[in-house]
Amino acid sequence: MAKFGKMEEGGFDKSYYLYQRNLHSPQKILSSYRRQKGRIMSMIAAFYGGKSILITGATGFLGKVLMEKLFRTSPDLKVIYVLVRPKQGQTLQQRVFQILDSKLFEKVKEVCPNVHEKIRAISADLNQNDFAISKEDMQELLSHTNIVFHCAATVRFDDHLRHAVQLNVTATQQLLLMASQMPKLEAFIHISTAFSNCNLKHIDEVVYPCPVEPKKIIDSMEWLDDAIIDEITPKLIGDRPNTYTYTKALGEVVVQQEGGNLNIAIIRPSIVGATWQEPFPGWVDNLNGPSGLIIAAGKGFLRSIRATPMAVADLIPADTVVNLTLAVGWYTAVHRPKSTLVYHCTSGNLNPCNWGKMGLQVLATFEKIPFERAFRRPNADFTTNNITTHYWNAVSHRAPAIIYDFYLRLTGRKPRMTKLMNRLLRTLSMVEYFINRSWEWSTYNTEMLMSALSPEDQRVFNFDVRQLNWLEYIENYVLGVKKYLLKEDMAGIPEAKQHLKRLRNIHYLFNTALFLIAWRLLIARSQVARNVWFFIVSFCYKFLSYFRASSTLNA
Ligand SMILES: CCCCCCCCCCCCCCCCCCCCCCCCCCCC(=O)SCCNC(=O)CCNC(=O)[C@H](O)C(C)(C)COP(=O)(O)OP(=O)(O)OC[C@H]1O[C@@H](n2cnc3c(N)ncnc32)[C@H](O)[C@@H]1OP(=O)(O)O
Ligand SMILES: NC(=O)C1=CN([C@@H]2O[C@H](COP(=O)(O)OP(=O)(O)OC[C@H]3O[C@@H](n4cnc5c(N)ncnc54)[C@H](OP(=O)(O)O)[C@@H]3O)[C@@H](O)[C@H]2O)C=CC1
Repeated sequence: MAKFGKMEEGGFDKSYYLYQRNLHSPQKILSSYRRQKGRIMSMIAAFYGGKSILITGATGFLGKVLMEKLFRTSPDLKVIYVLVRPKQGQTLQQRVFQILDSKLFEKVKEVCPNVHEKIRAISADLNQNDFAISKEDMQELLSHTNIVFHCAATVRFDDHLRHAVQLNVTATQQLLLMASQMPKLEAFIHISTAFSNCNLKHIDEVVYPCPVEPKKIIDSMEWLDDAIIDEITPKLIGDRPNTYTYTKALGEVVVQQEGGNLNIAIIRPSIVGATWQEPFPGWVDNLNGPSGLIIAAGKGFLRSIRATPMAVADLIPADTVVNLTLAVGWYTAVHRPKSTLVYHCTSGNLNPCNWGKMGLQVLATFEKIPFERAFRRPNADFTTNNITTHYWNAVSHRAPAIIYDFYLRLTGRKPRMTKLMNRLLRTLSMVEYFINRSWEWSTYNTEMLMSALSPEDQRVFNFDVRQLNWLEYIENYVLGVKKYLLKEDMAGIPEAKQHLKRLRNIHYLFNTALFLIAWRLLIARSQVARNVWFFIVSFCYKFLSYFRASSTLNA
């Protein structure tokens, strides 16, 4: 494979053009070249032109942003194959068209009006043998695919090991097998997570071995029953916090061991958050990572969270991950590195933000942009040890839920707050591991790639997280959660503010009533309390008499 000459600054690299010509028909390259001629061109965008791309997990959070960017920047790509399973009574086509018709794809429709024709939904379930793909579809995929982006995974922290292995390890192995039968394949990009080795403090861009070989784990899942798997799970995952991080680590080992002669790269994003810039700021569509907790805090359910304020909050915007992914796809196909390169897509070492700063900014944004119909006023705080966490969970989470459910019962409605609160507390216990520690991820490969891009590619496929302004990003994130997750209208903000004022008054009233009742009970039972009360009342009386007398004299 020819290596290319240094790219002309902001211009069109001739050697790249020649390379493209080897891969595609001359007419197509020529027309693409003509279209680009006369203006600065992104080589990465041009690379994806005319390509057949296979994406797993395209219906997921990251997959959607990836598809959107591909269509928007390379509208002349040939086809995107997406492996989709029917879900919630929707056919594959309905699922895919729903995505294409969403707000996320509004800009795509302008640059690629025939986007519906360029997407091909293939019925597939990654939990099944051969992904339950029909023979004809399989044939088409094998003979046409140029690039594979493997995003599908189970990201649940509490998944049963058998299921997590099936999706995050076995399915990866099967996809690699498929990829090895694709004669036109140029690159296979595997999306992992920066937390796959979260048992280490400093993590390099290398695949770390696992104590038990993935093949052995895959085999054992076939014959062990659930009870035994449950028993051995803690031993297998060792010092990792959950089956997710463990199976993602196994998945990487599989990629490295079974990649054969394929051109492979692994991308490890940290905590993927709402979009930063593209196609617009703040887009998010699921509750994973911080999003669910931002809702819980904004609606007033979440009042305390066990977190270390100074620990690094390694968030990375979804569009940054996608830009890096596309750049890696291009680099891997064109430069064909000799070994499998791992790219860290993290923010901590380049532009760190900590949970304290993030929490404060989230709360500050609620002041400006409150969520509608909050349960209580948003006012969360961090706890740092077990005792205070248990105390505040009891006082600020469980007790209000019980009181509210009692009120719901009294008014003939179905109680639901305790269940919701238990779910929140479960989620909190699962994320605690990640918000009380900091990690150092080296980003040598990612920085190397950044410097290998032309200025135009650095602009169009920007993954330089140093340019991120956290305060602005977090504000847009909260706004995005309100608009795209909660589907709340901005016109409702004045009413939401009114509602919060009412909640504040209720809060004051409730506290005053509680104090008076407690005081009354105390006076009834204790002589000391009665004496104190007598002292306070007589003091107030004297003060008022003095005040009245002096104002009469002045008059
Ligand atoms: C200095 C002083 C400062 C003081 C200021 C203090 C300010 C305080 C805070 C204010 C604001 C807070 C904002 C900051 C929050 C920081 C927290 C950040 C957490 C980050 C954690 C990330 C860890 C990163 C790890 C690696 C990253 C990855 O690689 S993968 C992506 C991450 N994966 C996930 O996030 C998946 C997590 N989810 C699960 O594992 C499961 O869903 C669950 C175990 C949480 C729940 O399982 P369960 O079976 O109970 O429920 P499920 O069937 O899944 O869903 C039921 C209903 O619950 C809804 N749901 C689902 N997920 C969530 C969620 N995360 N949060 C809330 N709700 C959730 C779901 O939609 C279902 O709803 P219904 O359909 O209506 O029933
Ligand atoms: N979100 C994050 O914070 C981070 C994510 N990552 C990684 O990024 C990748 C994408 O994550 P994200 O988009 O957030 O995850 P999502 O949960 O949003 O998406 C998961 C995708 O996998 C698909 N999938 C799951 N099971 C199957 C199956 N049996 N057959 C076919 N498809 C299936 C889902 O399809 P369906 O819609 O049918 O369920 C969905 O498209 C994952 O590999 C994850 O590990 C890494 C770091 C952080």
